[in-house]
Amino acid sequence: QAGAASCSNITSGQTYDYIIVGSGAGGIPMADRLSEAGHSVLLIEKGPPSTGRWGGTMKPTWLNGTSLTRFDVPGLCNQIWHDPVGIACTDVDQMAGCVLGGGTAVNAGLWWKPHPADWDTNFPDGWKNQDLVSATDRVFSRIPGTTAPSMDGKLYLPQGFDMLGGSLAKAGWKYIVPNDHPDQKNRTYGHSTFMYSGGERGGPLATYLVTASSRKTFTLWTNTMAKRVVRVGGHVTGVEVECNGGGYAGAVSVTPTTGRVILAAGAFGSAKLLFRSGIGPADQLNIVKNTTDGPTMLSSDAWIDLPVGYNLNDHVGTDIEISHPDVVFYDYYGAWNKPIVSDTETYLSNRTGPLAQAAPNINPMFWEIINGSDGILRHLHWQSRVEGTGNTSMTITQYLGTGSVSRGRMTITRQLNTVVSIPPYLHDDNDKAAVVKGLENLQESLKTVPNLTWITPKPNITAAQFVNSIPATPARRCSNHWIGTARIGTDDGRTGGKSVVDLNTKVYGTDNLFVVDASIFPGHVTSNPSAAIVIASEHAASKILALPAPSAGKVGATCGGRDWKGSFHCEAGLGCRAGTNGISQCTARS
Ligand SMILES: Cc1cc2nc3c(=O)[nH]c(=O)nc-3n(C[C@H](O)[C@H](O)[C@H](O)COP(=O)(O)OP(=O)(O)OC[C@H]3O[C@@H](n4cnc5c(N)ncnc54)[C@H](O)[C@@H]3O)c2cc1C
Repeated sequence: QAGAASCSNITSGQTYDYIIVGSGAGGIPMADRLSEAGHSVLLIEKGPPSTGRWGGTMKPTWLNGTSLTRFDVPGLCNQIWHDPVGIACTDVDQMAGCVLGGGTAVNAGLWWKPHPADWDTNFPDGWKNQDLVSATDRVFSRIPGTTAPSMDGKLYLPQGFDMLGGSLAKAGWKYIVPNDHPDQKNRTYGHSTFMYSGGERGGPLATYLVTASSRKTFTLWTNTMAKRVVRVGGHVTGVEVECNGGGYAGAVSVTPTTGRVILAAGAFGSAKLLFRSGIGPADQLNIVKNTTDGPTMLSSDAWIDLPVGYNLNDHVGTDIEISHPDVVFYDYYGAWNKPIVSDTETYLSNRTGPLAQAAPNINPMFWEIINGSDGILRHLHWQSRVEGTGNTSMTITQYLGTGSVSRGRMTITRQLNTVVSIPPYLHDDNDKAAVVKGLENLQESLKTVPNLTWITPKPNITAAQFVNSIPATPARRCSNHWIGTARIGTDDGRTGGKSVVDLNTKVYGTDNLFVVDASIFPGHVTSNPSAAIVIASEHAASKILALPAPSAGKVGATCGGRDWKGSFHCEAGLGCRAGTNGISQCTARS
């Protein structure tokens, strides 16, 4: 691969049919689909390269002399919590990956085919489960995922899985191969499924980005931060960028008339870009106005009032801890600088052993659906890992997903950082009741398991007391599965609705600005969301490619200016206003 170019040579004046901001779960598949369709595509990523294939360099000494980096090795995925400098986003008050690949470069690789209700419960028409079938098939044909990441097909250190899975089976829970039965999420359990391939990270970085990069029409800039989009009324002409570490700062333009910009900078990053581009609630735009952006920000008469940042959601996480003498801890944290040498050797020679598995030995997964007194079915995903207060501990996190109705809000500060100002956790009684009921059901299922000790909660407090005792704050309940800040729907947010983008993922009030990432999800999915985000990106790509290009005289079409010809007049009611590059566009007169 060519790797990534820097943004220092922007002045060439080249334009792109599509500029995509952000190379995560949403951005990479989109870049591939649009370039595959023959368009010129620029993908802008503010972070550095991550995996070795793309020129990444960050690694522990035992990887020196190999092409691998910390991002490639599944057993090093948790290093993000110890050593996030230069990797985690610094403008977000939550953990997020600001490197090539975004969350898909730093995450634990958990990879799930969505339950039908993940789409049917929250998404609008055109985005229901039946509409997503071909996108899902495309994603899983490229990234099938595996329950046995080690290349010898063995599961290493399976004691936690065996003890807990065996206990659930005795209590009547059913074993499934999860991605063979995505619709079976009620009292089922199975092995964790990861997007890993060949004993390495895999995922979008190893598939979609590889095919995109093989095309001459595709360009990737890393270490390049998008500041805001350049727009005239509802028409976007380009993106203002700044090279990290200095260098170029200015605009890069889309193809006049037909070019489009797609924001895929994540639930915080895309919302922030919208704010800085004068799109969002007035209270947030007024904050931006009072920052260093102020002097060059669009004037308030050009602001588009949309509920960006509302509808924030995350899986509410509730951690419990058990211990059992059969469980065996593996020191994945030590694998950075004090690894077990024989394990590094087997990993390096044939991608086998514990280091081919995600830290900290994440297994098993189990699921239950709780029927609320409000008639809503709420999905619980339980995620087990072998770590805790002792060497035989397992910590199990319960996520409340599909069906949850609590929402929060993200906002921006005067330092242009984004924050969770209203945490989205457990504002609703039935959301809380589902969390409590799920815990009670698990306690019941495990109550006769010999030698199993409950560490948290202790046996002398009720599930409800326990759930209430944990603050509903990101510090205690966060799952790093942030979504929802630019919701998709037919209810246009400019006129009192909740939605920021329409069914084609186009921002209301614009004719060529799109958002395609976790931000558009109206509500949560059952399990870890990255596969669902990739599927949504595939689906959005089909919708965007099917949109007609703006035709002569319509909003967005080139008009007047240098290229004035008869066919460059605007339709009645539209004005011809200056854009960048000396080319003007037809825009609404308002
Ligand atoms: C530590 C951690 C572990 C996780 N584990 C899992 C898991 O095991 N399985 C799973 O399914 N999900 C997991 N997730 C969640 C999952 O990774 C995210 O939900 C997903 O990556 C979000 O996709 P996205 O496209 O919305 O944003 P991201 O993947 O975050 O991508 C956004 C990209 O945009 C870039 N960007 C932001 N602002 C700008 C800007 N102004 N200019 C240029 N570039 C910009 C960022 O650097 C980033 O690369 C985890 C998340 C974290 C943080």
